[in-house]
Amino acid sequence: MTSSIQDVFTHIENNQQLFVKRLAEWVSVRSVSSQPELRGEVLRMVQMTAQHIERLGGAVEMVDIGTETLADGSKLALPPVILAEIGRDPAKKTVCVYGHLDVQPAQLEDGWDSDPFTLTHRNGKLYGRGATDDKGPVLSWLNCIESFQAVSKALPVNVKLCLEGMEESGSIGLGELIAERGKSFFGNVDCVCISDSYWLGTQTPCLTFGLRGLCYFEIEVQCAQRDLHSGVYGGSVHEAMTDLTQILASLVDSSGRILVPGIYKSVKPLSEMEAQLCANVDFSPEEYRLEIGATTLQQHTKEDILNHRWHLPSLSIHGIEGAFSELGQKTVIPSRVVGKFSIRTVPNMEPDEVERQVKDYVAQTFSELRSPNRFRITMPVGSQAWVADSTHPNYTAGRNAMRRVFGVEPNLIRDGCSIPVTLDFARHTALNVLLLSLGACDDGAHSQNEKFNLSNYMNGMKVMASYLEELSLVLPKE
Ligand SMILES: Cn1cncc1C[C@H](N)C(=O)O
Ligand code: BAL
Ligand SMILES: [Zn+2]
Ligand SMILES: [Zn+2]
Repeated sequence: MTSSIQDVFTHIENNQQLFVKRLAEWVSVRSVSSQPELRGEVLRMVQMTAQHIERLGGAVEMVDIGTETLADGSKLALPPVILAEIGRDPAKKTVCVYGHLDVQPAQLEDGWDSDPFTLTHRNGKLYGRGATDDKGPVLSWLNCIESFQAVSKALPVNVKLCLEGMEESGSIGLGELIAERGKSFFGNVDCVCISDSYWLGTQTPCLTFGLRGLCYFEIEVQCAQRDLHSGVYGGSVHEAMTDLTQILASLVDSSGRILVPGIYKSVKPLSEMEAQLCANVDFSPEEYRLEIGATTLQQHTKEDILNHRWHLPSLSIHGIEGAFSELGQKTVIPSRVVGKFSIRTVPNMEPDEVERQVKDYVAQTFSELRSPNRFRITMPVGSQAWVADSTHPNYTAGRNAMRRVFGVEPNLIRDGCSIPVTLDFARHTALNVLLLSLGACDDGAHSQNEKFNLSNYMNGMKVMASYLEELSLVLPKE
């Protein structure tokens, strides 16, 4: 008797402990791509994943994508990209699953309740850096495939995997690889699925069809050759921090309006359909405010909040490299500081135009300070927004899978975060990309106490299994 999808579901349910143990092992790897000293850990995470795929019978290629040049001019090897395939049946359709194995930085002192790299199960939530972004979802794909194999049910479609270790650093090198393999590895792919996004709330599942882009800026100011005693030298030096804080303060006002001249001129006007979407989705401004612990939000209606998160640019100031930020009272004038901020871009904004507008404005602001200090601004990462065709059968398969597992109609939403590879697929292939969102809105990706609900982890694997089966049914036959 052939096994059914229900047998796959049952296997998933029966192996919860094993799947949680595996996630703990993945979370324990400090694969932080933005910290050069942890590059070896990113490599280890990629190698661990490749071996896991091979144990599933997958054919794995570890593609060398070269090196990156660090701020000091030194070169650092980029982690290889995994291109793998499980199933090569020419009679079946093929889906490519993308995910990332690197994570954002984290340390207990940031305010975590437990070690960020020790998966901690509390009240049905699995706490750890990367649990939801994106190790949990990537591991879910592998557990899902294993569950088909365990009940001797053939995969309904062939599965290819494209897994990288630099997404949290802008996916350096991945775009070139997709361009190079667009007709070979990706040539027989019918659609793409990415699970690296979150629901609008904690109950209603979502499919995501649009993201904002990201332009990341670094402003360097230097006032001396070494840090200086603020008592001995204060009052006689044009301090770098004074220049930098005035520049940062000139970028955005307290209402969140970006002050860079012309930054809004290319923003696409809100369409009636987009306004309707904001009105129709299941989203509670009050739950959102409480969940993030904000006293008040900058907007007050559901429509206005979502419009600002999805369809309008935002500017966030992230930090100052070289500035003192430890406990205690260090009384030093930092000789060199680097201010870091980013602009989330939306449709019709072009990164090149944003770069020009920001650099012109910041240079003008700096010149008005009449400062003798050394000044430099760079934009290491720049990407546009991304919007998919949500009428594609790929979205039908995702919708059917969500409905089957959760018993409710998923919401179709956009998100304000950025996943560079979506643009690479749009630029170099004609493939439809579905964001099969598995995380809940309160997962805290990039934040302290990032978590992945055990129920989202387990149900997510069932959604993936069902999605693979739905794809085999809805993708048009040749
Ligand atoms: C750093 N970066 C550049 N593009 C995307 C990222 C990281 C992450 N996906 C974000 O939305 O913030
Ligand atoms: N998870 C959404 C894109 C990123 O932050 O990795
Ligand atoms: Zn992610
Ligand atoms: Zn992330």
